[in-house]
Amino acid sequence: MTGDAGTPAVHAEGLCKLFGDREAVTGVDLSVRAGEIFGFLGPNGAGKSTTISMLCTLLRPTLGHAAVAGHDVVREPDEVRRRIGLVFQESTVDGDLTAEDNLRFHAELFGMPRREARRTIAAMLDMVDLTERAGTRVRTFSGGMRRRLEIVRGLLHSPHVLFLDEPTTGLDPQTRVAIWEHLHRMRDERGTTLFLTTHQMEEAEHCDRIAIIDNGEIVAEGATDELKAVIGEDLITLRTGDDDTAVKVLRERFRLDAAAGPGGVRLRAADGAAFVPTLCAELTVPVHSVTVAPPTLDDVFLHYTGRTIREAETGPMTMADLVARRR
Ligand SMILES: Nc1ncnc2c1ncn2[C@@H]1O[C@H](COP(=O)(O)OP(=O)(O)OP(=O)(O)O)[C@@H](O)[C@H]1O
Repeated sequence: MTGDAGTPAVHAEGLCKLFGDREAVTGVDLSVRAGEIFGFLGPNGAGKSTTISMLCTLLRPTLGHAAVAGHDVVREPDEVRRRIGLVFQESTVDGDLTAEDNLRFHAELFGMPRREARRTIAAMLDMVDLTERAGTRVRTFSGGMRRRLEIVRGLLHSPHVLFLDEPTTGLDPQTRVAIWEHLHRMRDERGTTLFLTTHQMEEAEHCDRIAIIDNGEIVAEGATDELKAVIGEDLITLRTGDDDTAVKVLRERFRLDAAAGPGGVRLRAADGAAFVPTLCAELTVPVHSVTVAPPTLDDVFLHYTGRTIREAETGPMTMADLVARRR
C-alpha cells in the first residue's frame, strides 16, 4: 500500500498555476509521508482545488514539480493515475445501480480480475457497514451512505494516495463522525495515505498534519498541536457583575487586550489556567464564572492570515468544478 520506504507519498516543490495573469497557486512546497492523513486547510478560492488537481494530473502546473507515490505528475501521469483514488465533493455514484454494481463497474474500469474484484468489493462494503445494502439501488441511500460508497470506490484499486475534496461537507454532524471513523480505519488497516482539502476546522482536527493555504500560498504547516502551540495564548472568558469595570481593570492593571461582548469579557493570556487565581484576586468586581480555552485552528488561521477563515471565504468552488472548467 505504501510506496518505497522513504519515498514521500506526495511531494511538491515550487508548484505554481497561473490562469491567464491570475496566480491561483504561487509556489507550493509540501511533503506528505506514506500513511499520513494530510489536510489542506483554506478558505474557498485559496487554491486548494487547483493544487490537488495538479497533484492528481487533472491540471498541468505552470511551474514547479510534483510527484505522487514517487512518480512525476507531468512526465508520468499514467503511473500517478494508477496509484491514486479520487473522491469528489459532489456525488458521482450512479443512483440507478446498486452499491455493489457501482463498485463492480469501477473495478472493471481499473481492469481488476473478477475474483479479486468480488473479494475486495465484499471487504470494502463491510468496512463501511454497507454489506446489507449491497444489492440496493444507490438512489435510496442517505447522503452519508453515498459518501461512504464514494470513499470505498476511490479505494477499490488499492491506491497509494486517496485524494478527497471536502469529504464531509454538507453532511450532518453524526454522519461526519461516522465518515471519519471509516477514514481512520482505512488508514490504520490499509496504510492508505489520505490527502484532503477542507475549509472546516473540525475536519482539519482529524489530520495528522495540515498545511494552511491562503491566496495560493502555504502560510503554515505542521501537526495541529504544533500549530496551536505557536499561538501560545489561551482564550479566557469571564462572566462578571460589571463587565465594563472588569475590562478597565484588565487593561490598566494587566495591560491585557480585554473586550466585553454578549458572551462576557474575553481576553488572551499565556497559561490561562494558572493566571485565573491572580485575575480573580485582582478584579474589583464579582466574578460569576471563568472558562479557559486552548487555541483553536481558527486562531491559527487568524494569526497567519490576519482574518478568520469565515471572513476569508469568497464562494464555493470544488475539484469537480475545476474538472468541468477544463472541458
Ligand atoms: N480555470 C480557472 N480559470 C480562472 N481562474 C481560476 C480557474 N480555476 C481556479 N481559478 C481561480 O484560482 C483561485 C483558486 O481557486 P481554487 O478553486 O483552487 O480554490 P479553492 O481553495 O479550492 O477553493 P474552493 O474550495 O472554492 O474550490 C480562485 O481565485 C479561482 O477563482
